[in-house]
Amino acid sequence: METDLRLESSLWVGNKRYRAVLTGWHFNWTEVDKKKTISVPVAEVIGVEEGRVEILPHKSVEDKDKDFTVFYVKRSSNGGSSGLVWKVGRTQFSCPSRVLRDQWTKQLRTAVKLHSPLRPQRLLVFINPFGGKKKGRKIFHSVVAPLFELAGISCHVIVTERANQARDHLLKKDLTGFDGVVCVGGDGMFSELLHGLIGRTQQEAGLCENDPTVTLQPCPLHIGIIPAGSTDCVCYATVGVIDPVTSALHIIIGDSQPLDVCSVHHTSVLVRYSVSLVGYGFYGDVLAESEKHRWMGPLRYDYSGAMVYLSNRSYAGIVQYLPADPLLSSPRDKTRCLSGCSVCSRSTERLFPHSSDSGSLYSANFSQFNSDSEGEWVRVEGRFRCVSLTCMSSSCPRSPLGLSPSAHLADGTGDLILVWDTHPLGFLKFLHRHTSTQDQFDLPFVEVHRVKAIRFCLPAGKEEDAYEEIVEQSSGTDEERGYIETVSRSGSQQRLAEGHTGRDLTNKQKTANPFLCGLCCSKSPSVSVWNCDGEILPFTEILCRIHGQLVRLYARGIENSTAAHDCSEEGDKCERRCILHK
Ligand SMILES: CCCCCCCCCCCCC/C=C/[C@@H](O)[C@H](COP(=O)(O)O)NC(=O)CCCCCCCCCCCCCCC
Ligand SMILES: Nc1ncnc2c1ncn2[C@@H]1O[C@H](COP(=O)(O)OP(=O)(O)O)[C@@H](O)[C@H]1O
Ligand SMILES: [Ca+2]
Repeated sequence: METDLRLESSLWVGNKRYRAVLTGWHFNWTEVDKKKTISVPVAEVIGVEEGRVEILPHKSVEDKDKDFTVFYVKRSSNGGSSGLVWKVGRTQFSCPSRVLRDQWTKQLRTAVKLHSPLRPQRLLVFINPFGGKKKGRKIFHSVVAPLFELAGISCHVIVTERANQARDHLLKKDLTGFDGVVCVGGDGMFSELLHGLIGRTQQEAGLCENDPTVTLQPCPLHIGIIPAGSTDCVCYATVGVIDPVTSALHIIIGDSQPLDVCSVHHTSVLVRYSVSLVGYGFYGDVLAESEKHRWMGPLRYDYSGAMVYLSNRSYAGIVQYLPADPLLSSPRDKTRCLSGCSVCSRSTERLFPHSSDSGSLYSANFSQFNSDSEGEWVRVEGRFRCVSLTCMSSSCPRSPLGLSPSAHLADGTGDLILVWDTHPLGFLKFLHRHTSTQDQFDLPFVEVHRVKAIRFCLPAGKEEDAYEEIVEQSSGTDEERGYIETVSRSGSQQRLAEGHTGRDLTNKQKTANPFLCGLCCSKSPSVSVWNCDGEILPFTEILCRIHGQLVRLYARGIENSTAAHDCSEEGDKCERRCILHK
């Protein structure tokens, strides 16, 4: 196959003569009598067009029938982010004959198809016009759509008119013909796609999402994220930069990054899924406070963070966790999960053992949860500043290495971070270390554990106190008190069936919920709320379980200059198992 695709000839770029070679894996061109070669992996070719073509407007500016233009991924300096920014490179070639030109375009297109089989042809795109700085529509139409057009991708675009529209669409509407789903927005929009796709896949597989011991079916459709939100943590942690062009190019070339997902259950009901943060205490309070200041845009988190920090709270709780196998990796091993991560690759083989193609999505039919190799549940009780669980590093522009810098995107585990009650300056030190390379776990009041599952509950007696507190502090009407009773005591099933979680609360309901007006209460509350990827959960007692590689994104993990080596090896010879050769 490789030899069939090989093509070599002289080509001109401008008035200089080049020797061009297509080897199957790479397209290289070297100026005659000079040493410097430009080498583009075929998998990173965006498009090949006859003539001399511009990106915008996407049309041939001169009808030269011996010319062709190649568009490809070009890496540029990262402006301080952890990953690399991708831009569109373009080179116009002239051939000695039209026959040779047709041969080049045909061979290049065939090679591209062969070496990047996951490239989408048709995408379903949801734009949240209100996310982040409200630029979603503009970003899509002016930056992303022209690139998709260049790559021959057709899109069905839906600008959302309400929260949960994207989730409901994915749960109910016909999705035939789509290769992937894209959101233009923030972590909340990504979360809608996540819930829609996971829910739809389990429905079709006849699996019960409420049962935390069930092995869920991985989703067949890939998810693309065009960042246009406030935190953009999922994009930053899987791509390494917040840049719509970079993300669009990862979608175009059909990159594939599996991602662990955490299911959160209350009693015997699924509450939500999370990929970044399930956090009680500080992060829960920051989210609850920030909902009141949505008008501030992304700054609301910094303002609310400062307010909540100054309110100096800690909360009693019981945490139980099921440790992951310590021989595989550790949250303190100072490694980073980068593109082509070997810990994640080994996990793919462990999670999908019957698959000949280690990346197959359809063979996860053994239970990781009930396996006895993981050991026993561990129980701790005390007062915490915060309890956080994250399936990945959760890096974002605010914290470039994230909540847990050595966490892995796709190893089937999460990191549990326990911050015990401490003096305010100690806690500030902990928070501040998130903004630098200093180790936030190297503090006497902080613990971190790599886990498969966790449980959280209030200490005996507090449960009843919490309930009393909710009703007592509520200044609402009987109807509002009824709502609180429903969410805090018995009605989880019914509420969840109706799709009620934090962001769905009406203003009236929010006023009735003392968690959400915590800062205006004189008495410091004894319970916090859970922040689940930016959604407030109306339950304190939860069970979380990590599902290894449940979804796949159009991404490849964070590339740094070494991970993105200029691979000149072919097939199995590539020692670093770069993305081309996995
Ligand atoms: C002193 C500086 C401290 C900086 C601490 C930074 C910690 C950052 C951790 C970020 C974790 C991100 C997890 C992702 C969560 C998102 O899913 C979720 C939803 O995002 P969306 O609105 O885009 O849809 N975002 C969030 O829940 C936001 C959490 C952000 C917390 C930021 C806290 C800032 C704290 C500032 C403290 C300042 C103390 C000042 C003392 C005088
Ligand atoms: N048209 C809409 N009107 C109101 N809310 C919406 C709409 N579309 C999506 N949402 C909701 O807005 C929330 C925030 O969206 P997101 O794109 O994450 O922005 P941000 O990062 O600024 O929070 C999400 O939870 C999503 O469900
Ligand atoms: Ca993980």
